[in-house]
Amino acid sequence: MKNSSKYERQYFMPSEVTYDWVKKEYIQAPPVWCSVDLRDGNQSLIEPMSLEEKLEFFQLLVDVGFKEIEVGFPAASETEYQFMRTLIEKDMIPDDVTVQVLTQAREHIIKKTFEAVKGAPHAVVHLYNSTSVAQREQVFKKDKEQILKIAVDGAKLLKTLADETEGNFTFEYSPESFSGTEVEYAVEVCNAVLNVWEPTADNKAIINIPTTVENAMPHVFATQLEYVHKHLAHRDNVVLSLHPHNDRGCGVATAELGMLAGADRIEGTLFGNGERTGNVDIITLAMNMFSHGVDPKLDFSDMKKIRETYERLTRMHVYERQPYSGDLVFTAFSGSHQDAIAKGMAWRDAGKSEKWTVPYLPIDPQDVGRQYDSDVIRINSQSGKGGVNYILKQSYGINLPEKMREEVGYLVKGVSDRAHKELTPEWVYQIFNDNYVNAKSVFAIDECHFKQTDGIIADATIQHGSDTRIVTASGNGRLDAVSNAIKQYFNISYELRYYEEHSLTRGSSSKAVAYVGIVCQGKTYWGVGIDADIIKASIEALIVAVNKLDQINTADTVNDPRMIEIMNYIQANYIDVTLDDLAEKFYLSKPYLSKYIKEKSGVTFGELVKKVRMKKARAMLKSSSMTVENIALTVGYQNVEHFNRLFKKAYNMTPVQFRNQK
Ligand SMILES: CC(=O)SCCNC(=O)CCNC(=O)[C@H](O)C(C)(C)COP(=O)(O)OP(=O)(O)OC[C@H]1O[C@@H](n2cnc3c(N)ncnc32)[C@H](O)[C@@H]1OP(=O)(O)O
Ligand SMILES: CC(C)C(=O)C(=O)O
Repeated sequence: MKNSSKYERQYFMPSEVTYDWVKKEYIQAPPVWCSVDLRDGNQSLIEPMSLEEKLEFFQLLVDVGFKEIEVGFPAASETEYQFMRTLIEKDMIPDDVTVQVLTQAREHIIKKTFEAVKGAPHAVVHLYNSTSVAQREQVFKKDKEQILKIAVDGAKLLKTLADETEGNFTFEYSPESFSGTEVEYAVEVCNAVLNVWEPTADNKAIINIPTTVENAMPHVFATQLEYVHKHLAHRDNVVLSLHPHNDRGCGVATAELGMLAGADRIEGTLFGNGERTGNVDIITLAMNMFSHGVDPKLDFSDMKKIRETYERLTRMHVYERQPYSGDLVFTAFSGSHQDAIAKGMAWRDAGKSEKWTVPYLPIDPQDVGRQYDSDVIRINSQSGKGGVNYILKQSYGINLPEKMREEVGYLVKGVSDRAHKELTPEWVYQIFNDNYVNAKSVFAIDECHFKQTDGIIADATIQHGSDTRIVTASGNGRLDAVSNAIKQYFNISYELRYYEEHSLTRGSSSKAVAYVGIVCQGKTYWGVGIDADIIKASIEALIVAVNKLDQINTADTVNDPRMIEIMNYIQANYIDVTLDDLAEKFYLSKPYLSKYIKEKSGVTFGELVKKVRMKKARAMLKSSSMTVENIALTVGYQNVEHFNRLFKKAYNMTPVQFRNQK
C-alpha cells in the first residue's frame, strides 16, 4: 500500500464541540424506525424489485412492525410510480403506517412525486440535495449560496404542492453528502429549509442527517450530530433523523452514537442492504437494544422467514457472520466455547440465573427462531468433549459420564480431522454407537440367572465362537457377579471401576442407558448398553468394554463380519487406499486394524494391497490388449520396472512372459 499520501480526511469537525453524548451509557428507548429497503435498498440492487416483489417486501416490513417506510423514488421509473399508486389506490397502507417517497430538489421531479402521492392517507415527502464541498465544486459547480437556494426552492415547491394536492403530507429534508459538508453550513441549509416549512408540534418536519459516504470514526459523527441537534431551528418541532451508510464498516456504531447525541429516528434497511457497503442494518440495531433489555418495537422472532423473503426478493445473500441473522452467528465449533456454552446452558436449566448469561451467546438463539440442537454446537476437528457430549445429550438423550467424555471427544474429532469435514449429529451418534454400543464382540452372554445369597450369584451363559458354557460366579451386585463370570471364563483380570445409568431423555424414553468403565493395566475401557431392562443394558455395556481388552480381541477376529467389509473396501479402492482411510471408514484405530488384517490375510496391510494390485494386473494382462506400462499405471505404479519386479516376485514370471504363455 504505497499511496496513502493521496488521501486526506474529508470530514469537518464543528467549530463548537461538546461531548454530552459520551456521558450516556446506552440507548434506553427505541427510535422511530424508518425502513428504506424499498428505496435505498432497491436502488442499489443489480436487478431492482418488480412491483409484485415490492408489494411482498412492503408486507414483510409491515409485519415486522415498521411504522414508517420509504417506498420508493416515484419519479425514477414507471414501476416506482405505479408502486406508490397501487398502495394508495388499493388501500394497502395500514392506518398506523406512513409511507415516504424521495425526490431531488428539481421542479419536474418534485411535481411527478406529488402526482404519485396524490390521495395518500399520510405520506412523508423527502427532499434532498447535495451540500458537500466535493459535490458543490465538481457536480453542481455552485457556491454555498446557490446550493442553499436549490434546497430552499425545493422546500417552497413542496409546501405549495402539498397545499394543492389531496392528501396528508409531512416534509423531510436531507443535506445529502452531509459527511463531506462543513457542519455549520449543513445546519444553515437545514435551518433555511425549516424556516420555509415552519414546522409545528402538530406537523413536525424531519431533518435527516446522512453519512452518504461514511468517512469518519463514529465518535466524530456523534460530535457533529450533537452540534446539529443543538443548533437546529424549530428543534422542538423537528424529528432529527439519521441515515448511516457503512463504508468504513461502522454504520451500526455511527447510528448508536448518533442516538446518544440526540437523534430521534433511524433510516436503515434489513440486513444492511443498500448502496455500496449498504445502509445501517436495522436488525442489528434493534437486536442490540433487545440484548440490553430494551424492547425495540420491531419483531425479528421469525428471522428465518424474514431472511428467506429478503434473499428471494432482493437476490442478495445474508452473510454467514451477519449479526443475529447469519447462519453461523450462534454456532461454536471450538472446544472451549462449546464447553462453556454447555455448562452455561446447564446452569440456566438448573434455574441458577433468571437473566440470559450463557457464555458466548449474546442472546438466546431461540428469540430469533434458532434451535439449540442444530444451531449452537457443531462438531469438527476443533471441537471438544463438552461439545460432543452436548450433541449426544441434546439430540439423543445420551449424557456421558464425566470420565468417559474425553475419550469420546477425541474419537469423534479424530474422524472429523481425517475426513476434513463437519460431523452431523447423526454422524456423531453413529461413531458413538459403533464404538460403544454396537461395537464388535467376540463373545455374548445369552442368558443370566441371579440368586441372592450373601452377595449375588450369577449363572451366565457365555457364548464364544463355537463354545457355549454356563459360568457361575459371585459378586457384591449383579453386574459384579457377571463381571466375575467373564473374568473366570477368559482367565483375565481387570477392575470394574465406573458405572452410571440414566433413562433416555430422547427417542424411546422407556429405555435406560448404562455406562461401564473397566480398568486394566492402568487403562480405562468403556462400553455402553441401551435397553428397557437396566440389568441387560449394564451387561451389554460390560461386554463391549471387556471386548476392548487385548487379551480378548486377539483371540478371535477371523469371524468378524466387518473384516469382510474391510476386504471389500480394499478390493474396490486398491489403487490408493491407505490405513488412514480404513481407520476413518470403519472407526477403528490403526494398530487394531493392522492386527486384524495380519490375522485375516496372513500378510501386512501394505503387502495385502500389493497382492490385490498384482491380481488385478494379471486379470488385465489376460483380458485386455493394454500395454504393460498402461496396466502398471492403471493399478497404481508410475514406474514400470518396479511393477515388473513386483509381478515377478508374485508370479515367478514377468508380465510379458505371463501374457505370452499359452
Ligand atoms: C444518496 C442517494 O441515494 S440519493 C438518491 C439516489 N437515487 C437515485 O438516483 C435513483 C433514482 N434516480 C433516477 O431515476 C434518476 O436519477 C432521475 C429520474 C431522478 C433523474 O434522472 P436524470 O434527470 O436523467 O439524471 P440525473 O439523476 O443524472 O440528474 C443529474 C442532474 O440533476 C442534478 N441533481 C442531482 N441530484 C439533485 C438533487 N438532489 N437536487 C437537485 N438537482 C440534482 C445534477 O446536478 C444534474 O444536473 P445537470 O443536469 O445540470 O448536470
Ligand atoms: C437521500 C439521502 C438521505 C441518501 O440516501 C443518502 O445520503 O445516502
